[in-house]
Amino acid sequence: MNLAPGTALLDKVAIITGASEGIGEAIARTLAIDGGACVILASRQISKLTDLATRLIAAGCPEDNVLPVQCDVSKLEDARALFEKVINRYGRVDVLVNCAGCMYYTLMKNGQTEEWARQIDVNCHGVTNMTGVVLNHMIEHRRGHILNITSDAGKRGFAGLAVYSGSKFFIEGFTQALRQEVVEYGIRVTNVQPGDVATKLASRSTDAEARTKYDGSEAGHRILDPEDVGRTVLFALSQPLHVALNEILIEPQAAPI
Ligand SMILES: NC(=O)C1=CN([C@@H]2O[C@H](COP(=O)(O)OP(=O)(O)OC[C@H]3O[C@@H](n4cnc5c(N)ncnc54)[C@H](OP(=O)(O)O)[C@@H]3O)[C@@H](O)[C@H]2O)C=CC1
Ligand SMILES: CC(=O)[C@H](N)C(=O)O
Repeated sequence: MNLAPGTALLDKVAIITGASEGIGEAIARTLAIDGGACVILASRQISKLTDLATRLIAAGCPEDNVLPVQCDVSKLEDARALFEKVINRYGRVDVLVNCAGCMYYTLMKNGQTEEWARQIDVNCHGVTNMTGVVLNHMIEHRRGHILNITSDAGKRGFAGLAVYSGSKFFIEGFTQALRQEVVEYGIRVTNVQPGDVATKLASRSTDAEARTKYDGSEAGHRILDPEDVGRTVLFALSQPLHVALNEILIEPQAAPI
């Protein structure tokens, strides 16, 4: 591809959930700075989103191209309110990146039911809520790209991550079906499936037994940086309209599944 830096997504309006840190923050930065997109930064912690917006503007992103919005993706009313804000400000949505997610290492025998439920709420309901609120708009305009950050745990179940793996398998099945439903409207649906990425995701686990036994992300090999996923997302979103990158498995070279 022969695109000048900063123009691949010029004039595109992209919602990025989970943008307050980690992979979502890197995606937002890449789409805004390297892609030239208008980015809507969505997550629960509005102070982190406004801080990121300030940093993006300092890095050269036009002020009008960034909008931080507080949104808990597991709540349908929040997803609806986010969509309304974006339509009021920009009049359209071209791209939805579903990145918000949570993961807890836990052994099923330890019965951490609250963490099971939270993973399903955010990883599954979050994706259906957000997809649901943008879909009819994309259908009406016969354009759009929905990109989900799933995981290599959506391709094989990982011990210590039974509910998390199940939640990512859910997104994979959901996506395969959705893609068939929207093909006639010119809408593309991509799943980016990362292996271990250097973020705080795993550190939120409270089941020490499970993490000690199964978290291999600190095994000594080099894992991915969030920016590696950011570049991959920009690549997928920058393809010509007749090209669909439906799945991208991106893993540390040292740790294939
Ligand atoms: N790190 C890794 O190794 C891998 C991560 N992934 C996936 O990437 C995605 C991002 O993970 P990562 O960046 O590592 O994790 P982080 O914990 O660093 O970031 C998680 C992000 O999700 C947001 N979030 C959590 N719950 C909600 C919610 N209810 N509503 C809206 N936003 C929410 C958080 O923002 P806030 O707290 O402000 O709401 C934060 O921005 C997840 O879907 C994860 O499954 C996939 C493969 C590998
Ligand atoms: C299976 C994994 O641990 C992966 N790094 C993820 O966080 O999804």
